[in-house]
Amino acid sequence: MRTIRLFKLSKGFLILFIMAVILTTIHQYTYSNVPLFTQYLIKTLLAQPGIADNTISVGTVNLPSFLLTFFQKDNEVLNIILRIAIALLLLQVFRFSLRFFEMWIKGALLEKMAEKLRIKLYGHIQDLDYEFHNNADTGDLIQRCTTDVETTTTFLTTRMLDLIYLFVTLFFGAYQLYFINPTMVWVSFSLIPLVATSSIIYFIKIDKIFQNIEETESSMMTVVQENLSGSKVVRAFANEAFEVEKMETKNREYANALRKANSIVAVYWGSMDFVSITQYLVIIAIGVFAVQNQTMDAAGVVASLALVGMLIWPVRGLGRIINDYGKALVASDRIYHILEQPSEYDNDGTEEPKIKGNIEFRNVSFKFPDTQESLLKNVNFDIKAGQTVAIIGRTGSGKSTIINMLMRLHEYQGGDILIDSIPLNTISKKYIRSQIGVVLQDPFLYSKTVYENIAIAHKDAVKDRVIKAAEIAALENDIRTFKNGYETVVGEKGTTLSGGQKQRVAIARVLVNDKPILIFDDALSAVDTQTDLMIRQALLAKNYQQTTIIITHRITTAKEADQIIVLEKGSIEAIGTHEELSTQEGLYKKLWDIQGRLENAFKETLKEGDSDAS
Ligand SMILES: Nc1ncnc2c1ncn2[C@@H]1O[C@H](COP(=O)(O)OP(=O)(O)OP(=O)(O)O)[C@@H](O)[C@H]1O
Repeated sequence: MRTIRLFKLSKGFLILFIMAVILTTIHQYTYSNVPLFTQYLIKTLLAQPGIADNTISVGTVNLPSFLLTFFQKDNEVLNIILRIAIALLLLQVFRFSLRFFEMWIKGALLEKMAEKLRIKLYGHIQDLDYEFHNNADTGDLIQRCTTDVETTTTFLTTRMLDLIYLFVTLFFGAYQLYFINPTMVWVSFSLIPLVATSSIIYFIKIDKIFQNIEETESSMMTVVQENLSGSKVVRAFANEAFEVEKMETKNREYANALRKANSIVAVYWGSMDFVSITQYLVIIAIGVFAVQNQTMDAAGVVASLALVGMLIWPVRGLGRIINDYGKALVASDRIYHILEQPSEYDNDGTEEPKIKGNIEFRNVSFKFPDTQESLLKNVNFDIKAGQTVAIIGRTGSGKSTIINMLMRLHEYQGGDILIDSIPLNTISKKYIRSQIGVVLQDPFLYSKTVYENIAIAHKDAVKDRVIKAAEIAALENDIRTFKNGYETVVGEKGTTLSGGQKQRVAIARVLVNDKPILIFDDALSAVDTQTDLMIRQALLAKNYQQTTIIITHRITTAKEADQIIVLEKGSIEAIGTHEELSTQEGLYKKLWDIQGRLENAFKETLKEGDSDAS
């Protein structure tokens, strides 16, 4: 079953594979003729010209008849040798050309299959839901898309062709040897069961060990990946020694698993070498014995020794094929583990209505699959198109979850969400996401220029539009201070931006596109209150008529919204304007009393500072 699944991954490459098999077959047949040239040559040298007609009788050699006719056209030994040399040279040139095409097709087969599988896997990972990505190990996923794909496709192409090569070589080696001395064929074949049995024992042992290698390598990759992405945190906590120790443990586990595999590999190859050499010695003994009994001549012994090589050496490769078969089974299981995850688009909606931006939550409830209690309980609210709404609440109260549901990253289990009176779950996921512009608290910037980062979701964005978006996001002044302005490279390989600058690039990025719904998920947390105000005023001045949802912990950010939704432990505690909520007992009033007082004190301090200075 696992094997069938493994081979299914090679679908679509049969023609290339058959072409490679045909080339291997022709190549190995021509190769099996090479020792016969030597046999013919020695026979010619040893033959005595006939007394009556001066002809040279060479006897039987299993070469193609057209070659024999070509050689026998001459009676001069030297001329025959010249003919043999010319024919051998032409044969080698032909073999070289075959080998070239064979290698080229093998390479193409491997690369094309790996490319197709990588794209299939990567494409499927894109289609997996938010929950999957939340729980996935990035290092492990990378390994599945790279090493596992390589292991699987190398087996399906290179190793499978090695197997064909093995059988074809055995067949032609045995076929040619049979004409020289059949006993040698039976003796050579008698040792094959021993080699095959050892290979099977080896495979059973190595399969589990390779599984362990894959697992330990994957957990080591995860440690490396986490450490590199979290290098700032590691340094901030002076945790380098602990991280190195963690890596050492994982590295040791991986090295131990490899060492275990290596010792089994060494035992296998050592014993295979021993069997092969024994086989060679037996064949030499049979040859010597046959010459003594005059059932074979010296030319036959020389040719048979070369041909026996065709029966002995390829069988040793069986171990590697079986070895890689074990690895490929494990790797393909890991690939299927991803491919068999249901796509988030399996239960998608089909509607793609023009969105105005009215949002209604009707008794919506939601529970994460791995939790006992519902997070959101009977959530009800109405947002009219073009309104600005703030959602405020304690940390963990479910604010981001509401937004994630709106983007269909999570599916609600109870109630209904309506967009312009259309049930959200009937609208296509990709479509609704394309209609919502989201800025997250910790936005991701690509290793590209500031300009490219702003224009990323709008490939045809004109420069004016990008600059306008940067102005609204209060980013223009910062960009002017960068050495290369908009062409400054940011992200992993470029200039490090501050948290607030990153957030503002992300805001500008969203503003470049005119989306009917805008969401700021704590997206102004890293900018100061004044910049926050500037951005919000610029947004209002732009008068996009977009529905804007602002999630925030900062009352001053929320207070100018058309309505404020106060969320408490997954339920709506209150909805109203700042004027209504700041006088009403509850969480909002409490927060306003604390934050408002602090803000006023702060403003007073600033004023005092100004008057002192003047
Ligand atoms: N995938 C998940 N599985 C289980 N629980 C989750 C998952 N994602 C979030 N939670 C939990 O759900 C709760 C609400 O999370 P959410 O991110 O919506 O809160 P929030 O109000 O936006 O918080 P904050 O203000 O801190 O961003 C939290 O207790 C969080 O731990």
